[in-house]
Amino acid sequence: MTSAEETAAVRVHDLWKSFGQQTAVAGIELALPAGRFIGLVGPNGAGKTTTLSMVTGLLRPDRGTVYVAGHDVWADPAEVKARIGVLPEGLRLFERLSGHELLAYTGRLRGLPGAEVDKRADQLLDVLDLAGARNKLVVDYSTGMRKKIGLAAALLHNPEVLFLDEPFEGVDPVSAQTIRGVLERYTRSGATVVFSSHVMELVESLCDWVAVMAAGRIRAQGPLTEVRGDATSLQEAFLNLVGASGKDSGGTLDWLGNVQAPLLDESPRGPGQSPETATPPRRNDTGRHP
Ligand SMILES: Nc1ncnc2c1ncn2[C@@H]1O[C@H](COP(=O)(O)OP(=O)(O)OP(=O)(O)O)[C@@H](O)[C@H]1O
Repeated sequence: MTSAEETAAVRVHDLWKSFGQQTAVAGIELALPAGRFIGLVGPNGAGKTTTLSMVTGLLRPDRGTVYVAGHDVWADPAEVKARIGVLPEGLRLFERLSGHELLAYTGRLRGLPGAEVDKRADQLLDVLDLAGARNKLVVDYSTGMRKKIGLAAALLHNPEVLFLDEPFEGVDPVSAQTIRGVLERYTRSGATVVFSSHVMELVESLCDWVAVMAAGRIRAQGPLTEVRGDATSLQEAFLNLVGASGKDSGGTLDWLGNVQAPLLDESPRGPGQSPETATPPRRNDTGRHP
């Protein structure tokens, strides 16, 4: 292990993953510093989830190495998993447990003493505004409540590095603020948060370090101010980096909007011919009814 691998919370070298013909991650290099609030941003299909899955030991890379907290994820998975917390995309929870039971179970799996698990679970439920739902079954939780209990489970063992895939998706502004407060407090203590998001304003307001990903490659990484450069916002810098200036759909969607009359099918219909099986309507050039 080199000294660089010791200081970085996450170090990725030449990481590749393909699904059939589709290359999802194309030989990326990442060095994410410890103690930072790090945002992994990129458009749909950029490869963020695939990257986070490989970095957290959930998906085996085709090639490359990943070190987290100084340990090789794929050579030494138990060491790494003891040091990280993960809130993955499409999180599956034990639905028939209550929120408190889920945390108690997770804590015991992590090897924490029962009394400590109870103390931490109660505090997390309280801070995340879930105390009133502590005995409710997880199956009856809302989307935002599921994110919060997933976050509590990921934090329970006080991991060195926390990975969150779209943690604010489906979360209302009040809950988002709560989650934010918990994460800020956590990073202030020296821990590292790595989270993926499409929401640039959020990344800009939360993160001090960002990695921009597009088409399976890292386009930029570094302190937020460096990546933003001369752009007025991270959003603008991001659009410049990924080369997406917004497509002009004016020519192809000329039927959209400016509704005057409904487009009706006036072709003759034989007896018993239902609307579903009728001949498709003929359109004039504008797609509107003449
Ligand atoms: N299990 C899979 N099987 C086949 N293709 C996959 C699979 N997982 C991801 N991909 C493909 O890999 C590419 C990267 O997907 P990924 O989910 O990592 O992107 P993402 O940046 O997380 O996107 P989003 O922000 O939309 O969630 C996409 O083209 C996707 O279709």
